[in-house]
This record gives sequence, structure tokens and C-alpha cells, in this order.
Amino acid sequence: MSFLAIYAEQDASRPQLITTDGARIASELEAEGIRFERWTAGCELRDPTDQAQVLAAYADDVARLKLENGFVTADVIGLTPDHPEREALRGKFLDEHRHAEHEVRFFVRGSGIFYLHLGERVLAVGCEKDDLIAVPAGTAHWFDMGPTPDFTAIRLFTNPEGWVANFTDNDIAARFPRHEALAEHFTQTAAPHSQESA
Ligand SMILES: CSCCC(=O)C(=O)O
Ligand SMILES: [Fe+2]
Ligand code: NI
Repeated sequence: MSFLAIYAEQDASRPQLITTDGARIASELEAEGIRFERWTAGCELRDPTDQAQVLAAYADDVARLKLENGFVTADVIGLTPDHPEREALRGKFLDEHRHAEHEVRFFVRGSGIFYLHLGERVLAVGCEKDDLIAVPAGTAHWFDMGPTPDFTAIRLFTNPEGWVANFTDNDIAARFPRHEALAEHFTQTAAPHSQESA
């Protein structure tokens, strides 16, 4: 299930909070100006890796986001575990970077972890199917799709050129747990719960 792990930027060894409770995830992120929502598709997708089918199935939601945020284009990014360039594509998002525009991603299927470097904290957001996350322009972040990526996400842009990753040259991402170390929180069967450490 989706999760949120909050760290002090100086201590990647011990999260201050780990929660899989959707309402708690949304409220903690909202406090930082990060939009986190859960949608459900109007219809089941025959092929959730097909760009045209995905955009058609979510046409109303995409249209609403375009109206609300001035986005003009949407595309679909997706990988399956056998993708020949999975390592290179994983590496593309794995270092801390910023974008000149909002980064809105909706997960149609699968999962991935966004790490948001906000002030003196790092918030790792494990996103799964039906999660929408909106990272404001200029937010330092990185994304880890893991070693066997398996996700499809809708991306919205005001200006595709705006999405260019401007790397911060901060090696902070290398000091934080990678997908492999956090993926257990995606699969846990326990009821949504929060663990806080003093
Ligand atoms: C889920 S799309 C890949 C992540 C991304 O777009 C980014 O971090 O810039
Ligand atoms: Fe990004
Ligand atoms: Ni847990």
C-alpha cells in the first residue's frame, strides 16, 4: 500500500515517522504544500500500458487537472521489469533535481517512490495505483522506480521543456534508502498504521 516515511535530512538511518494510513499521508504532505490524492478510474483498462487507452480512461480527470493548473499536455510514462534500459531510466531520476514547472504524476498501475527534500526533512512517498502526487515547481526531489520497475504514470505539463531536470549536484539521494530497502511498505498486509519514533 502507499506509504510515507519522514526523515531528518541528516539522519537517513531512522525515519521519524512511517505511515501507510492514506489520510495521514495526505495531511502530512498537505502541510508541506504537496498535493496527494487517490483517484479511481471510471473503467478497467484492457491494457494499462497502452498510452491511448490510459489517456482515454482518465480523460475527464486529465481535463480537470489541465483546467485547474493550466497544464496543456499530458503523456504516459511506463516501464515493465524486462525493459532493456531500466537501469539507465532508473538512474535518470535518481539524483536530486528540480523542475521549472509543477510535476504532477498519477499512477495508473504499479508503484514508485518520490523523495521530497523539504527544508531539513526528506519525505519518501511510496506511490501506488490510483495515487496522484503534485510536486510544486522548484521542489528538490528524486524518484526511484526500483531495480525491476513496473509502473504506468500519467504526466501533466504546462511546457514539456519545463520538465527538464535541473540537478542540484547534492549527493543527498545516495545517502537515503533506495526502493529495495523501502519496498516492504508497499506490500505489507497489516492494516494502515503509523509508527513514530521519538
Ligand atoms: C513517475 S515519472 C518519473 C519521475 C519523474 O518524472 C521525476 O522525478 O522527474
Ligand atoms: Fe522530477
Ligand atoms: Ni510498516
